[in-house]
Amino acid sequence: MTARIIDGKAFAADVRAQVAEGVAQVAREAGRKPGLAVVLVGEDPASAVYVRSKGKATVAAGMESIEHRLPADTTQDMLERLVDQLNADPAVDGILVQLPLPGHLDESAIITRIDPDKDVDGFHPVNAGRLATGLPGFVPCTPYGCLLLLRDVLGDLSGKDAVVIGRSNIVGKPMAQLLIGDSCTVTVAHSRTRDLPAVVKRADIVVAAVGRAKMVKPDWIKPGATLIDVGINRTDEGLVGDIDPACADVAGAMTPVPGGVGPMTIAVLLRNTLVSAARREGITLAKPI
Ligand SMILES: Nc1nc(=O)c2c([nH]1)NC[C@@H]1CN(c3ccc(C(=O)N[C@@H](CCC(=O)O)C(=O)O)cc3)C=[N+]21
Repeated sequence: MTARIIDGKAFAADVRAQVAEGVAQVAREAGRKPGLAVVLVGEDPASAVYVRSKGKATVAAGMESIEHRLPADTTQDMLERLVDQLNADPAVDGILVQLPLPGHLDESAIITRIDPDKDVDGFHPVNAGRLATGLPGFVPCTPYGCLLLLRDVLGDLSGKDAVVIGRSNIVGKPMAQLLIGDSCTVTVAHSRTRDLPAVVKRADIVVAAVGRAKMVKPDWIKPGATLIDVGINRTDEGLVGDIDPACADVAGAMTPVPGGVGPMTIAVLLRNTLVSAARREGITLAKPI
């Protein structure tokens, strides 16, 4: 078998076009554009690239992009004051503090300081709790983007065996919650999992989010399985995912790197910002995304 390569870039463009329609509705009915504030501390070049592409996509969707670039020696107090100011600013519907923060800053304290109803990253413990208990709230962008791709490829996910490799708060855990919500049988594998190849072999759906280049091998894959690659590893060969591309000989469908999950992350960020603006303005979107 040779896998269908899932075009995340095209799917994300479609989501962004739908977001732009919703943005136009909010602008008409509320008389203002949704606003996304992005905070970048320090000079990490990879982070600067992401922040720039987020800003561009935000403006292209018709929203206001508010960028705050702070020096690497910014103190906890200064950053918390900026978060307070953005929480209080009525023009700001979404706040994203780019992670990782420089080592001297307390990431958890910053995330917890963001108003949960402006937390478009879905990283605040209140939003993690809402997701875990089935309450409405913001869902982390990367796992939600993966879920949209899976539904598009497979339709109803009910009863599928899903294996999530990785247990991080930003991908693995929320991904598992979302798959449970769609009635999958979910296994979360991690560095202490015994016989990972055998665990993966059972899966109809594999989501790899570990940050180890080409770790998932073709002989681990159940023929026809759907593979979602969240990994972005910079190697001598360029950008490489967590799934060996040779898995395409066995899988039914898989996402490429780049052009798979990454573009979906940004599309969902814009979607979450639109949803926040609509909620804050008491607007019901004509076409929910
Ligand atoms: N508070 C916060 N929220 C985030 O959502 C967040 C963050 N911090 N810190 C960094 C990670 C990383 N991230 C990506 C977004 C888009 C692509 C993306 O669009 N990638 C393209 C191109 C990759 C490239 O060429 O570098 C692709 O996969 O095709 C990748 C990675 C969001 N992150």
